[in-house]
Amino acid sequence: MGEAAAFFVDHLENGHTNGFGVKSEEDRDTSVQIGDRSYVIGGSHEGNPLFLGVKIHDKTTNEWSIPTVLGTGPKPCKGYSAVVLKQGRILVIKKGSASDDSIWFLEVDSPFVREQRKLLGKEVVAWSKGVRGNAEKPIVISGPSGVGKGTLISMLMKEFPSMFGFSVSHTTRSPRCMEKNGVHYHFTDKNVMEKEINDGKFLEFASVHGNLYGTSIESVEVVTDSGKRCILDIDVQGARSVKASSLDAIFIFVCPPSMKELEDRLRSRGTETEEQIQKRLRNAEAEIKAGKSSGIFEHILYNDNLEECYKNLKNLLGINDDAPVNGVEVEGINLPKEHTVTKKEDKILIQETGEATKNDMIVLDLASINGGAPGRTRGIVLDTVKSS
Ligand SMILES: Nc1nc2c(ncn2[C@@H]2O[C@H](COP(=O)(O)OP(=O)(O)O)[C@@H](O)[C@H]2O)c(=O)[nH]1
Ligand SMILES: Nc1ncnc2c1ncn2[C@@H]1O[C@H](COP(=O)(O)OP(=O)(O)O)[C@@H](O)[C@H]1O
Repeated sequence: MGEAAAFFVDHLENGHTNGFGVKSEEDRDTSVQIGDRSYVIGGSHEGNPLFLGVKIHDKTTNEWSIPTVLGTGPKPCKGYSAVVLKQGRILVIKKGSASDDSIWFLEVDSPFVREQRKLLGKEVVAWSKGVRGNAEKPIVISGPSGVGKGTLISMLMKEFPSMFGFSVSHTTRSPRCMEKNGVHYHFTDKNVMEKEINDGKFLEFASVHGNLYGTSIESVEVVTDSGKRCILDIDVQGARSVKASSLDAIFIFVCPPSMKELEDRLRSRGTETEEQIQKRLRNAEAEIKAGKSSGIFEHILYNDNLEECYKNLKNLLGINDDAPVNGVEVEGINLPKEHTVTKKEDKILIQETGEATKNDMIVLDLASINGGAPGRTRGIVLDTVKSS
């Protein structure tokens, strides 16, 4: 809880002229203006009652358009407050929603949106849910086939089950005998995956050892929403794409002690045919070279002795023996159903209105946020400032 603070607040008017949009409960749409465009947030998306709609009105042409919406957006509710932030983002606060579902960001001109607009050749906006609590970065782990990535990730998830969650990739390769669909991978057909890639559902994808692999935006969102730190096991091409995105991850490359040891591990795993082993070994040389020299990876781990390598992994993730095995709980704060919203630098001040007003103010601090679409916006700080 914070102290009563002396905020010097710019009281901004309701309406559409200054980037603020606060409307009554009966009027479910909220509109914000950025440059020549109005973004109307409300109703449902293309008739789907489960998905909040976004429409764009261009003042210069007087035309309406419905953009392609990336990421999983909020479900419709009874009204929204919206505030324009820097970097082409709109903060959307859902009225009367649970505290873990009330803070959202609609990215309309962020670097990710601009890149996707170019890539998909159409108008694009992207949702990113605001997640409270410590903003631990997602972890990208790459390395040649057989080096021990999966083994190290399993050890981490077993020791800290509530702290880490695995981003389940999509792949067109066939399942190995112990692999479960939806747990190790989402096993999928090439044409289905290609269509989903074209629909903008993937954060990254790459052709690896002759098959298509990719991380869907949803697979990262699911882990982040559960309050866990997301681990991605992806190849160097995928790591390069993630590095260029706004996911803001930590990048680790795992090296084998020698090519001979790598070959032995691949063979003793016994999951590939001889032809597949040869292909993986050929690709390994190039991957190791790229892993060491591309500048993508901040950390190179040598997996010689497994226990030692695991210890080094925990060290670089800042996990010591005192780390809470089950993560840190974030105190719940419910946002008032009826409220006004004011912006003061990085702080958003949410003041309850209506008969039951207690004059307490909720301060939403955006100073420490990171991440963003694709995926979640992490590190939101909410504090209640008591009226004196
Ligand atoms: N780019 C990308 N690579 C992935 C993804 N999922 C897995 N990979 C990589 O694909 C490669 C082959 O994975 P897999 O077939 O499970 O074989 P393994 O590495 O020998 O266990 C590995 O380098 C993985 O890191 C993904 O979603 N995207
Ligand atoms: N440090 C290590 N020493 C010996 N064997 C290892 C070591 N790390 C992993 N392995 C074994 O090597 C094989 C490949 O490991 P795996 O985790 O499947 O690799 P990857 O996910 O990188 O393809 C597995 O059989 C695993 O038990």
